[in-house]
Amino acid sequence: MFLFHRLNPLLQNTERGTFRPATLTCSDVQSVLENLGADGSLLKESVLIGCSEQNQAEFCLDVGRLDQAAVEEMVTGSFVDLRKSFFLLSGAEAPLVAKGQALLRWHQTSGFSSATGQPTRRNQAGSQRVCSSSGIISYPTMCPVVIVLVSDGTRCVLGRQAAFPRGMYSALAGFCDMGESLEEALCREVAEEVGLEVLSVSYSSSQHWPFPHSSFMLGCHASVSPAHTQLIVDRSELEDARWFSLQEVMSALQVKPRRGDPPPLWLPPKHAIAHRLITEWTQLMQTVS
Ligand SMILES: NC(=O)C1=CN([C@@H]2O[C@H](COP(=O)(O)OP(=O)(O)OC[C@H]3O[C@@H](n4cnc5c(N)ncnc54)[C@H](OP(=O)(O)O)[C@@H]3O)[C@@H](O)[C@H]2O)C=CC1
Ligand SMILES: [Mg+2]
Repeated sequence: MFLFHRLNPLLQNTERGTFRPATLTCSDVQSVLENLGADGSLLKESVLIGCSEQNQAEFCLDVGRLDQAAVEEMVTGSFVDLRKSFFLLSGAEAPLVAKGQALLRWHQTSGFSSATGQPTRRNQAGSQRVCSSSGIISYPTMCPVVIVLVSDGTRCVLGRQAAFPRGMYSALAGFCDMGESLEEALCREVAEEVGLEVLSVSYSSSQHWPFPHSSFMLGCHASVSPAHTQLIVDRSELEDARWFSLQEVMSALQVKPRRGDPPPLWLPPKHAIAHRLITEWTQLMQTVS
């Protein structure tokens, strides 16, 4: 079972100095609850998130009602902000942690039916909620977001929002509006955010992303004409957006996250689809040059 405290996952140090999410058995969690004088029925709030390769059911539980420091001491770990966790987790568990947090958040914010205003009850697995008065079933939702790496054939556009960590740039992203196709949303976002006209689009891959409230990220590459590359940056959305050369991007991919002054350019963590798009672009550029 993965534990969260107010939606922050519990991480533990490994012997190799890396981090992994703490995986506790049901009885481990039960003894934590007993030792801290908590009601054992809290366990019933756990949510099914998957099945391991050893055919073990995997659950997550938010123990936000317990004292954070006391839980950390009992299980030898720390509850870490999810965004920070993505820079610390090297293994394949990051998507599972993201899914767990997204489901827990959904339950925490869906206690009342949006149709009737009446309380909702969860099913046993935690995959749906049912309105107590109308029986209407609601399911967790994701908002479609297009994310795109724009290239002019030799360089790519990366942008940063003011809220990003210092020095971090990413691919352009934006929510799809109601009724839009992926391609329409992509062309609109690129035009709005950096003033470029997209000539062609190719789909790469997708991922669930837990921010801001569960996004379904649809990753694409797009090309613009090398004759029309002037950026007009929408400063209300982006603090900055620039063209970066293959060399600059390749160097940034080598940068390891560390404390202190950030390097001039660093990129989203490996688990982020932006990282994948950027890596794919560098591979493509190296094969054509
Ligand atoms: N996994 C990855 O690699 C990356 C993921 N992302 C994710 O993509 C998401 C979208 O990118 P972002 O550039 O912020 O999007 P946008 O460019 O669409 O700008 C965000 C604004 O869009 C409006 N908006 C429209 N629909 C929604 C909705 N369903 N939910 C929230 N806001 C909405 C809001 O404006 P208003 O309040 O004015 O209506 C919001 O402030 C981010 O939340 C980020 O977490 C981004 C980069 C990399
Ligand atoms: Mg955007």
